[in-house]
Amino acid sequence: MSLVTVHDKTFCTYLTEKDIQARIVQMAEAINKDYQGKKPLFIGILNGAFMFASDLFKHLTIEAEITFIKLASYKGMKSTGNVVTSIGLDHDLYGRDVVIIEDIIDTGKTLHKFLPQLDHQQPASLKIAVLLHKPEALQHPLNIDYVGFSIPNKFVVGFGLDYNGLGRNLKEIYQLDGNNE
Ligand SMILES: O=P(O)(O)OC[C@H]1O[C@H](OP(=O)(O)OP(=O)(O)O)[C@H](O)[C@@H]1O
Ligand SMILES: Nc1nc2[nH]cnc2c(=O)[nH]1
Repeated sequence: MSLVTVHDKTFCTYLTEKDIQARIVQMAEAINKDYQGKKPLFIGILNGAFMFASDLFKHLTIEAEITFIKLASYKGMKSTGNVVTSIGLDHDLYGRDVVIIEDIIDTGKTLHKFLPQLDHQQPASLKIAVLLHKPEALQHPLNIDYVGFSIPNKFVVGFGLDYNGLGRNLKEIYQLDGNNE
């Protein structure tokens, strides 16, 4: 197990690069199977999902499009509850098969606030693919179709996820060390 320091906090390895990549391949295989013969539109939620979206997309063998939107609500380790959209959607979703790509679902507030906006455009289907899910933290019921890892309710960094802007470039996922919460 290795430790990293990001700003004032110490984090320890939770998921290795190998674990993450192997799981992403399995998720892509499930999506390839479910969307055979369709041309889904993937919507990555920036910033955190950029790395997961990129790796997942590389393993898709179906015809697929991808776009990104930018939503944010976290300051430090806490959700502000205020989901701000700073880059909006540039595609018409009417009649499309849509798959949201998220790095993490924690309280569920971000998607709870955003999904009705997508539903309003009447996509043919709307599914969610998320790398990390914290079931104990969820405050809003969400149907999550593809989950990489269900994880404990501890703050994580790495593989796209930041602590106050830093740590996104780490190849592994690290969990807040119990001693400095
Ligand atoms: O389920 P929730 O409690 O709403 O948390 C999940 C959201 O938190 C993170 O975004 P953040 O607001 O940190 O922005 P970022 O992706 O730019 O880091 C993450 O990328 C999700 O979008
Ligand atoms: N970096 C990071 N961002 C989050 N957004 C929601 N939960 C988390 C988390 O555990 N880590």
